[in-house]
Amino acid sequence: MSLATRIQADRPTIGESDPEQIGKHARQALILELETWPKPGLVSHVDSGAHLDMDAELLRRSARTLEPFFVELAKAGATDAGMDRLREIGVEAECAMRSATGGVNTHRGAIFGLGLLSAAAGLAAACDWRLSLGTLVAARWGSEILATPPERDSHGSAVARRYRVGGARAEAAGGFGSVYAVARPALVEGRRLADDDEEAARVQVCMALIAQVGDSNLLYRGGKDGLRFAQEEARAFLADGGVGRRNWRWDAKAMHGQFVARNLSPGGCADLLAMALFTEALEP
Ligand SMILES: CC(C)(COP(=O)(O)OP(=O)(O)OC[C@H]1O[C@@H](n2cnc3c(N)ncnc32)[C@H](O[C@H]2O[C@H](COP(=O)(O)OP(=O)(O)OP(=O)(O)O)[C@@H](O)[C@H]2O)[C@@H]1O)[C@@H](O)C(=O)NCCC(=O)NCCS
Ligand SMILES: Nc1ncnc2[nH]cnc12
Repeated sequence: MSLATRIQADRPTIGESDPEQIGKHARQALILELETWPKPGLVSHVDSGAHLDMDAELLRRSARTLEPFFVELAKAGATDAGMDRLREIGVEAECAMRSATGGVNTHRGAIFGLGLLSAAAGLAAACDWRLSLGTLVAARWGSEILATPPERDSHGSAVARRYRVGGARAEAAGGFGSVYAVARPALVEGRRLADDDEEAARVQVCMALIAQVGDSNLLYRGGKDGLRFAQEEARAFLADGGVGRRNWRWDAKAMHGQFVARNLSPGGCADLLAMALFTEALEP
């Protein structure tokens, strides 16, 4: 028996097989991400951070619009669809998002990441998969993701050329290491530090992600200096005790203000937070 087979045999099957439920979990993860404050530079139910064109209502509308596409992706995954079919649904979802938001890019990264994880959740149920959803994305679609030529005119591709960062595609093809090695442990740690305050735990995750991820939005808006500033601030917050300190919310709010003043927004980290919540809900 191979190591992978032995690991598979020891673990329960992924929790949810109904595509409608998978879609609901994806939308719920986007809503919980939104309802987390203070997230440096990002939109929440409290304010719009460094975004002049987005607010909480717009992100809620976007999440509602996207739910049926996550359902479709879960169904496609269950039939073991290839990347071409997933991309078709993903592009339709991007169009629906833009018409619902008047052209604003609310959730492009989330469509990609949560979309692939939804497809993996559909496939996992169909093939009795017992490792993580991220591992399944990498195993089933990883090489196809990397083989897709980068878009020519997106912010992400401009940043990738200039700074040689992999962005959303590398994250997915690598099995979402930032979700499993950074965000999920930070969620557990955040709950421990903050006596099970769920919103505080989500802030801890956001800070842990900013500290580690090469977020293409930070690079696009702030260049290398912007990314470095964001990472150093997040690391200092965590080193000071994170959400375990009595006045953590005050410090996180001050950091939020500094990101807004510099027009920095870690949109990729917001998406990865949602992916961590989604995978936690589906993986027992
Ligand atoms: C493969 C695509 C994702 C290609 O997109 P792109 O070339 O743009 O590549 P990336 O920049 O790498 O990624 C796109 C979005 O992913 C988020 N992201 C950024 N860094 C990372 C990272 N390290 N890991 C994971 N995810 C990351 C991020 O999305 C969020 O931010 C957006 C909002 O930010 P904002 O600052 O407002 O940005 P703009 O409005 O664009 O500009 P300004 O306001 O500054 O003027 C928002 O989308 C968040 O979700 C990156 O933006 C993919 O798009 C693609 O190929 N799509 C086709 C469909 C498909 O294949 N689907 C597969 C099945 S579902
Ligand atoms: N809360 C948020 N603020 C800004 N951009 C985002 N992209 C996804 N979630 C976001």
